[in-house]
Formats: sequence, structure tokens, C-alpha cells
Amino acid sequence: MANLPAVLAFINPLSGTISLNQKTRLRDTFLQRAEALGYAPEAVFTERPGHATELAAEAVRRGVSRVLAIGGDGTINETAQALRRSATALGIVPIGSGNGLARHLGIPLIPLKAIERALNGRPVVIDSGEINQHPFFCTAGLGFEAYVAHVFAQQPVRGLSTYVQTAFRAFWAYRPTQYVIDGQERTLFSLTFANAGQFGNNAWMAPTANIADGRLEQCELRPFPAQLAGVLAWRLFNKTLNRSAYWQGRSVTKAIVQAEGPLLIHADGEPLTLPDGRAEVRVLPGSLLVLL
Ligand SMILES: Nc1ncnc2c1ncn2[C@@H]1O[C@H](COP(=O)(O)OP(=O)(O)OP(=O)(O)O)[C@@H](O)[C@H]1O
Repeated sequence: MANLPAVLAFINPLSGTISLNQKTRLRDTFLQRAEALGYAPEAVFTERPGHATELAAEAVRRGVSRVLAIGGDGTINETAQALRRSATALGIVPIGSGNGLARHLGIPLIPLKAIERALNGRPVVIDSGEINQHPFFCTAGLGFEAYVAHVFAQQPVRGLSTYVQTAFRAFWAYRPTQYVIDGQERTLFSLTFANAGQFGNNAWMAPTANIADGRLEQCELRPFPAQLAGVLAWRLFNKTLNRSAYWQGRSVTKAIVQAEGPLLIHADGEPLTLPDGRAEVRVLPGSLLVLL
């Protein structure tokens, strides 16, 4: 009998708010469905940060054609970064708190449907980005959103309601930052480099971002009066933030941002600090295959 093609799934046992039992059932469903479709499936629970990247790199070396990341945007980022510029395609099964990449791509948010999509879908080419050496597939950013990512990472409980409470408290504590962006000085509330159009939870910072145009959307949000926060939040979720006078977007392939002192950033929601305050952002056009 000919060798069956392998298909792999990596599951983050800590992602999102569903229980380990539910994740174990998802794993079993994946194994059954993949076998029924004629694959030789393997599923692994990730054991530590970075593990998904190691497992995905090994899958590329083995020539595996499909790898499923079952987790939040962090797990998807860790898996996808090893698949860049390879023939191995990423299946996304979103069980995180934001699921920005899955939402942008129209991948079902019901895990069983997402598993079907990943097993039956066709590979489609998308771009990715890098901020310094950190890859991102959804968004990377500075300013308020990076500040929130840093505070959120310290919370004992994850999930949407913790995120909303964190963002609300952070809004009153945060002060806009001065940047030099490609030689131009600007004071901004936030600065986003968007590959996908949203952060997650349908918060559309870059409503017109195209994930396969070989470019990133550089979105600048200028400081605004506190009484407009509600309107801007409404626009964010209504996909109309680009109509606000405080928002400005431009399509870029790279950018250099300099700020004073250590710079807080995020890449797909993961909080990071750049000690020298310098961020170099670039797009990697057509660098990832996603199963859609
Ligand atoms: N076994 C593990 N123990 C500790 N950390 C892990 C383990 N497996 C993966 N991780 C780390 O958990 C991080 C967060 O996971 P992930 O993004 O999937 O979930 P989440 O934070 O709940 O979702 P979201 O990003 O949507 O909020 C990953 O970036 C990864 O580094």
C-alpha cells in the first residue's frame, strides 16, 4: 500500500478559554476526519513557548503539505513563522481570544468547521510582515495597542472581557508617543502596520488592508479628545475608522520608526520591547500558504 500523506496539528493546551477536555476532543475529531480523508494524521499538544515553531520547522523538513495550528493568534504566529517561504500550507483553527487572522480570512470560528476547511481547503498565497526580526501575519504596532498588549500579558486571566477591561484602564494611563517615522516627526496615539485588517474581535484598524497585495497598511491614529473615544471605538468595530479625521493610512512595503528609549511594540498581540527604540518594518510578499 502506498504511503499516506501526513497532516499535522499542533494544539496549544493553554489557548483561549475552552477546557483541555474540549481541546482533547478537537484533537480526536481532527485525527478521525483526517484519517477518513486518506491522510496519516499526527497531533501534538505544544509544551512551551516556541514549541510550535520547532514542530512546524520539522514538518517543512519532512515535506508535509498541511499543518494545522489549533490555538490563538500567538500559536498561529509561532507555527506560520516556520512555514514562511515553504511549500507547507497552514490550516488555522482559531480558539484564541481575538482570532484576527482567521476573522480577516473568513475562516469559520467554529473549530469543527475550521478543521474541515483546513483538511479540504486549497492553499492560497498571502503576505507576512516583520518588525525587526519578529514575524507577524495579522498586525504589528506601537503606541496604545502595544501598551495594552504589555499590560494584558500580565493579567492572570485571558479572554475578551479581560482584554476590554485592560484596554479601558490603559486608556486613562497612556500618553501619546513621539516617533520619527521615515524621517518625519509625529506624535501618535497608535501606529499600526497591518497585513490583515483587524487586531481580532472585529476591531478593524485598517479596514481596506489587502493581505495579498505585497504591501502593509501603515495606520496612524493621532491623539484625540477623550470625549471622542466612544465614537472612535464605534468606528473601529464598525469598520469605518478610516473615515475619521484622526486616522491616516498609507500603503507601504517598509518603514523605519525611531523613538526615544525602549520601545514597546507588539507582533500579532505578543508584547515585545526594542531596547534601542528603533523598529524596522517590512513586508514579505507572498510568503505564506494558507488553507482556505
Ligand atoms: N504548553 C505551553 N505552555 C506555556 N505556553 C505555551 C504552551 N504552548 C504554547 N504556549 C505559548 O502560549 C502563547 C499564547 O497562545 P495563544 O496565542 O495560542 O493563546 P491565547 O493567548 O489564549 O490567544 P490570543 O492570542 O487570541 O489571546 C503562544 O504564543 C505560545 O508561545
